[in-house]
Amino acid sequence: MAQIQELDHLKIPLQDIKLATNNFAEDNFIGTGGFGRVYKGQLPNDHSIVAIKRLDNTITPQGPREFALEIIVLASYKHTNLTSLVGFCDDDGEKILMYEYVTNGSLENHLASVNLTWEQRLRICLGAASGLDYLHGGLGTSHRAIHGNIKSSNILLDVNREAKISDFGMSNIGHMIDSGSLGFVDPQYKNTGVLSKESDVYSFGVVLFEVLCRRPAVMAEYHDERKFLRKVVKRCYEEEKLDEIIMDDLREQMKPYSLEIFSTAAYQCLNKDRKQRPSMKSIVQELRSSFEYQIGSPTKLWGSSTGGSPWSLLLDNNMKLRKIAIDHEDWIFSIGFTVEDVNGLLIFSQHGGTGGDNNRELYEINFDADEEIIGMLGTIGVTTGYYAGYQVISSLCIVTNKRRYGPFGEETMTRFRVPWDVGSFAGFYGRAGFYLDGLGFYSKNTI
Ligand SMILES: Nc1ncnc2c1ncn2[C@@H]1O[C@H](COP(=O)(O)OP(=O)(O)OP(=O)(O)O)[C@@H](O)[C@H]1O
Repeated sequence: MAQIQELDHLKIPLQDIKLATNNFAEDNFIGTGGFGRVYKGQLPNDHSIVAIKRLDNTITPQGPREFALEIIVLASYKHTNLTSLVGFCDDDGEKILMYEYVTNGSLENHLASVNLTWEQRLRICLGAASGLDYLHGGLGTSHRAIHGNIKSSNILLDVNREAKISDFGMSNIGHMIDSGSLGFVDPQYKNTGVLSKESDVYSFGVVLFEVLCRRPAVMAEYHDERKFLRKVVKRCYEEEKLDEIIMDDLREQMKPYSLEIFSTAAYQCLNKDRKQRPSMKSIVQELRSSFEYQIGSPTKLWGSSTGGSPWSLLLDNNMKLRKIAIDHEDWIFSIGFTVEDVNGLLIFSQHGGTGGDNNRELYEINFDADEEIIGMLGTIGVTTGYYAGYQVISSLCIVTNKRRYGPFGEETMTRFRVPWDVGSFAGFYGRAGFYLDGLGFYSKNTI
């Protein structure tokens, strides 16, 4: 009961809600969803603008205690990319939820906009993915939540076009009747009736393709394959004809790796087998790579532009590269980075594999606090042995303002060299699988 009393600060008297909405006046009505009508309101005490969701009693049959317990859970989720619950009301047979008002409408309304650039689209997707990743595990194992109804109308955009996921936790409050979710629903849910985190991942994959293809998941006006985006996408992706469904002007803005990373991640979400779908954590990483590649200023890619999968590490001014670990023998197998973020947290990422070799050597470069990368030299080679015939980075040498590290690996005749001015190195990108297939660098000079 103590927990329920802790909720007192969130309780809003019905009288205040009526004042805020002018007694649920049509002028303040925003729209109807699967749980009831939503109104815009201004609270009488602090004049803040809120969204007021007046739940339909027939689909929210919970008693006051159950309802209050759900509110405790909903109120505990706090993240920049979730719409915060700011209050609730359970008076006179009314059940009402009150959220921060998100000014810019839903992503669904912006999908077709020609003004929404690829970079902005990526930023929105990355934000929404971070919000969903948080719901899936951000509060620890005891607080894992499934959204259960991910779709573009449940991703709201604030004044800065920052994504805010709304309607989370509603599947615990009542049974939703919602035809608007058609086109996003996990096929495994239709078969089993069981929702899981992977169901959210599937639905999020559909949203990613909506953003990429600038069209909604379902277009009722079509009576063929085009009606359902997921069907068109499946065919075009498998036939490598994504250009058919990406508008030319958006396509022209995209850097090739940004599109490749984005579409690969989105397609993996749509896997029929739940176990094969990526976690939201890995989608966040992939979207970040896609975004970084889009906004960064990549130099030429050295090595293979087709082997392995693309990866990226773009350092902003608040991040410091602490360590590089290079695993090599005749060529470079993998490269690992330890980056310190603004809070002093160390983040590790590694790209590449073992090349199937057990005689490899690991070299770690630990940078001093005032040490900066100012250049890089390397060579490109072709693998031999069991995994023969692949073009890879065969040797690498890293130059800082203090010293030169390497060469690591075996130097060949095909050389590359990237010099920077002090302070202009901004990160790495590349391709990796069994080996470090390709390597490129970001420079601050041209950002
Ligand atoms: N916090 C909010 N701020 C601003 N507008 C909101 C907010 N929450 C919901 N809305 C708007 O209110 C309308 C109804 O939203 P609601 O979430 O109830 O339904 P929905 O997203 O269309 O469907 P579902 O109930 O299946 O999620 C939509 O136009 C939505 O954009």
